[in-house]
Amino acid sequence: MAQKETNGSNGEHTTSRPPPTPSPLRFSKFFQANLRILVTGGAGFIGSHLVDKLMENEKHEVIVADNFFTGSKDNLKKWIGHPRFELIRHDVTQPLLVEVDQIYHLACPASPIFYKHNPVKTIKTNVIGTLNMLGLAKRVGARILLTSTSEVYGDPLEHPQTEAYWGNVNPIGVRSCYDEGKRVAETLMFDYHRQHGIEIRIARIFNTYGPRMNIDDGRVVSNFIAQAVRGEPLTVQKPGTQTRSFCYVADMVDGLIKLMNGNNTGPINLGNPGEFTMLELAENVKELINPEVTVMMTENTPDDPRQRKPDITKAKETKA
Ligand SMILES: NC(=O)c1ccc[n+]([C@@H]2O[C@H](COP(=O)([O-])OP(=O)(O)OC[C@H]3O[C@@H](n4cnc5c(N)ncnc54)[C@H](O)[C@@H]3O)[C@@H](O)[C@H]2O)c1
Ligand SMILES: O=c1ccn([C@@H]2O[C@H](COP(=O)(O)OP(=O)(O)O[C@H]3OC[C@@H](O)[C@H](O)[C@H]3O)[C@@H](O)[C@H]2O)c(=O)[nH]1
Repeated sequence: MAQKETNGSNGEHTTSRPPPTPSPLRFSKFFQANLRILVTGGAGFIGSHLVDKLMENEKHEVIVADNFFTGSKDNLKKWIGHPRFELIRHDVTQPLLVEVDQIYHLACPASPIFYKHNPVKTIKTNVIGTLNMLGLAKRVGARILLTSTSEVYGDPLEHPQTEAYWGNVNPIGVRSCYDEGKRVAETLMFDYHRQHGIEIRIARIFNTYGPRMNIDDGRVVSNFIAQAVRGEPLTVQKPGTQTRSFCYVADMVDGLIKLMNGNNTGPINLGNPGEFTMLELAENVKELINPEVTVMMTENTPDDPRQRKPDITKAKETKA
């Protein structure tokens, strides 16, 4: 069969086979909504904001599958019992049988202290979980979006990071279950796309913050704010000159929905290029919340990336 060709290693619009036709069950008499959307990890921080936005559209029916490892039903309480909403306790390392048109595949612990807690489970979630969701996408002819991460660039030697950069990742370090796991997940996405014609989208998400981050989940924004509110020292991990670029969650959700509904497979960087050192961030939080608190330098963890800033040229050019 004649196929559209790839235009390079980033795979924009790559297709080697036509996409499978949607499952006939999709059109059953029980089907009410125009689009039935599965959100894995939808009880988590970004996932629950994504669900809020998707539910605003009355033509959407939303199914969340989550094992509640880092997420919570509380994040979705306003939708529980809604006729267009369904919440399933499900671990993505097990196959899932549902009839859907789109899959936002977010399920994976994101905070380093949680993804390092059970690294074997984290890599299973990334690899087996993504395989299962791709299997589902193939069976029902759904489009699938993976939330990959800036961590695929590792401790980057190019700055800012473009999608063309292949990264500098330690394959055997304590972060590998997450960053190598996401790299394999991206590989699986492209292999299913080329081999089976699955419609894929890959977002490489940079550090995101906002309401519903777990207060004690270890990420720097929630840590500093919680510490400032409690009047405790702000724990800046050494050397403090490492940088991150922080994006507000509502902007991230807009980006994810645009990517899903646009024509570009990605990978696409999603984030805010405003870059801070962790010392600068601590000073900002101190100034805004509690000028009395002190800043305390603490030991860092292995392989902490020294710099991170997205080049978002591609995201800006992408038409929704
Ligand atoms: N927040 C960020 O800054 C950031 C940055 C880059 C990438 N991401 C990616 O975005 C996604 C969401 O991140 P988040 O910040 O909302 O994290 P989160 O930890 O708040 O949410 C993850 C959700 O996935 C669920 N989950 C974990 N393992 C699961 C499994 N095996 N089966 C089913 N559900 C499972 C959790 O219970 C939780 O509800 C993740 O894929 C993460 O890798 C986030
Ligand atoms: O209390 C703290 C916590 C963290 N930090 C520093 O703040 C920086 C950011 O750390 P975070 O734990 O918030 O997040 P990281 O950037 O390491 O990983 C993050 O980015 C990519 C995503 O995929 C992950 O989900 C996310 O956790 C690191 O340099 C860390 O050393 C502190 O200085 N103090």
